[in-house]
Amino acid sequence: MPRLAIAPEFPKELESLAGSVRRDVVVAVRRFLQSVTSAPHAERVRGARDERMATLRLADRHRGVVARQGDVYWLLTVLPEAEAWAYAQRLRIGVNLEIGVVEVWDAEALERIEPALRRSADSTESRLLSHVCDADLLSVGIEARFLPLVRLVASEMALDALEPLIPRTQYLPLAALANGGTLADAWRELATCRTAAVVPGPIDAGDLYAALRRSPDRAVFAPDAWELERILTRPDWCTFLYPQQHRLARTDRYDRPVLVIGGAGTGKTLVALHRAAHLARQGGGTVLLMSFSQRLSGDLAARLDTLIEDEVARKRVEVGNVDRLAHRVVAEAEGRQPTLAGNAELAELWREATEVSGTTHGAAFLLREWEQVILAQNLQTLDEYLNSPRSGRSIPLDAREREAVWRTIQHVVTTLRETGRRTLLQLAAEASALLSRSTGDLLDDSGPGREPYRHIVVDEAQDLHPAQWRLLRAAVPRAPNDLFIVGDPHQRIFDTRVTLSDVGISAVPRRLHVSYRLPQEILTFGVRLRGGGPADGLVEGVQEMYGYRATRPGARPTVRAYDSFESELTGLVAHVRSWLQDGVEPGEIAVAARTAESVRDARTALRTAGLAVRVTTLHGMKGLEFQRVAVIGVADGIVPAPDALTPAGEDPTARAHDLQRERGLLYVACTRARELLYVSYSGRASPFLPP
Ligand SMILES: Nc1ncnc2c1ncn2[C@@H]1O[C@H](COP(=O)(O)OP(=O)(O)OP(=O)(O)O)[C@@H](O)[C@H]1O
Repeated sequence: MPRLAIAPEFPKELESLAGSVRRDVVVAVRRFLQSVTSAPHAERVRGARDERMATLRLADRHRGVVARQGDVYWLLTVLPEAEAWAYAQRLRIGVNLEIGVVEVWDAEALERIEPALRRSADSTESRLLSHVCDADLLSVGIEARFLPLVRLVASEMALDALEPLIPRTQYLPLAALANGGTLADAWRELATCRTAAVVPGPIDAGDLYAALRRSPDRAVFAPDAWELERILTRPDWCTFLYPQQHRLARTDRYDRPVLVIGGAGTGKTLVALHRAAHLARQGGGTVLLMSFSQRLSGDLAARLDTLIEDEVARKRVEVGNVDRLAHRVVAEAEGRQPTLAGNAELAELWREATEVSGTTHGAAFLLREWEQVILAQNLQTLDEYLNSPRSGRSIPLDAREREAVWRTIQHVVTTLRETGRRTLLQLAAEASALLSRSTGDLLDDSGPGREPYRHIVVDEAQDLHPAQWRLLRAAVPRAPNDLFIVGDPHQRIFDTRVTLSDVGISAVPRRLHVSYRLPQEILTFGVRLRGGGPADGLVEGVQEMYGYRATRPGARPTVRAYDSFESELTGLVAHVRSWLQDGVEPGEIAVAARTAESVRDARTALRTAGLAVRVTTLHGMKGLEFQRVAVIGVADGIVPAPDALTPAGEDPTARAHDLQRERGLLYVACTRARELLYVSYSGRASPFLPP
């Protein structure tokens, strides 16, 4: 029986074939895998640049292109006959000698570009990589056969021209060296393509099987017909992981919590899903996979159902959100459902409290003080409050003022307690207190209030409050693989700033740099809009967007100005209609606006025009993804929303944080678009829009 690996292009090409051809191809591949009589056999390719290339006749006038070595077959794609032969002739495959992954490149295209490189090299003495000797190039995995070509590279432009033609594992270290980086920098770039250690032992350039197993983004083995069916029919994200994603998700043991930070579309959610699945398959105990809201955790649960087909393993993962967890812990301990205080009720309480205590500070100030100083540090007494830092708060309070503020806040807390109501953050604080009290070993699952999670995986971590982090810390025992956290401080849309080490989670940071969702143009637009600058939270200090990049070019975002909101809506309707006429599915289009009124108006305008697409607030876009996105009403006076900003004179730090949060919100909405982004405004543009 052959050992058959499938490349990610194969299921994609398969999907584009006509139904009857597709069926024949699947049957033929299955026959090939099972080596039954009448199974297709590998046919040599005359004129091939790599003698390991072959084709398989898979259907009428369609052939699969395979690379083979002994009984190992790597099925690269399926194409109409003539194209398949030509494609097979062009390719070469190799094994990266430093990290052992498989490399494939279009040798014919390289032959074609060589004269042009030579001509441009002849016109100058300088060479981009003349400062690096051959031995050093080899030491960062550059193939000996590429050296003559590398020596012809005279400019950055020439290197850019090579980028799509040589394997990424060759390009990345070369680009690092060309940019003045050291060998260590080049090696670091190469190491981003290394996967979790699936094949022990030294690298053997002649061992295609081992190289394919080290390349989960390029090849997945189908040991039997059932697995083959899964590879051919499931979404690609279930099967093929990029090297960094693979390493993060599939490492068997982390001794400390892990924090994965990455920009929009770098695959954080995907890594969280695969991590949860990996832990579930290991079978060490219950996994809690969490996202920020009920809606997002609903999405995660649905995707997990697709990812984990083994019912026993699937049952080991519970999908939830932190509020639900808090609710359950408190409900179990108290024997009844806790009652939450409503927003209107709370606003009234704060108003009443300020009147009673006579403090000069307004309700918004007091609420922030409660949530960001008192609940954030879990302060229980006036004494603790008097002696605690108030980081992030720019208005100083002397001891007398602190006492007054404490009294006012206690008025609210006491009233809530007396009426048996709580806020969500209070609930989280109480739940973590309950768990901490009753824990010893949470795996010993008897006893009230205990959460027997063995692993917790957290998505959208940037918006969790310290009280919620404490709850998560208390809900899982300190043991290897306890907490796996993914987030992006630049996408924070709520007012929480946590350094994980301050809440007892000393996490090892890891980074994802490549956005697989965004084309370069939308990514650049987003980075400029977000300010590109640092964001704090999750880790100590600040996070830069440095090194965040895309893998493909695309269309530049359209920014349109209108005279009035009515004409803006007319423009929106025209745009959405043209997208639908382009053949985009309605579910792949989203429209977002900052205010509920604009959302309502846009919804009405689109509905009246008979266009059924999703319309939501900027907040509602969190964690989602669409082919095309329209963000409307991005005007001065609307984004940032004036009523979401602390008045300038009241608290400058709070205002700066509000502005950053509003920027983050717009950034989140704009980075949901996989293909096209359309932004509009009427009147003056929002100050956040790049000039
Ligand atoms: N291994 C992969 N296979 C297929 N598609 C991938 C892979 N990794 C990333 N992608 C693409 O990138 C998109 C973004 O992935 P994901 O939603 O996990 O990113 P994210 O970092 O959580 O994004 P955000 O923070 O912006 O919500 C996916 O929907 C998919 O289109």
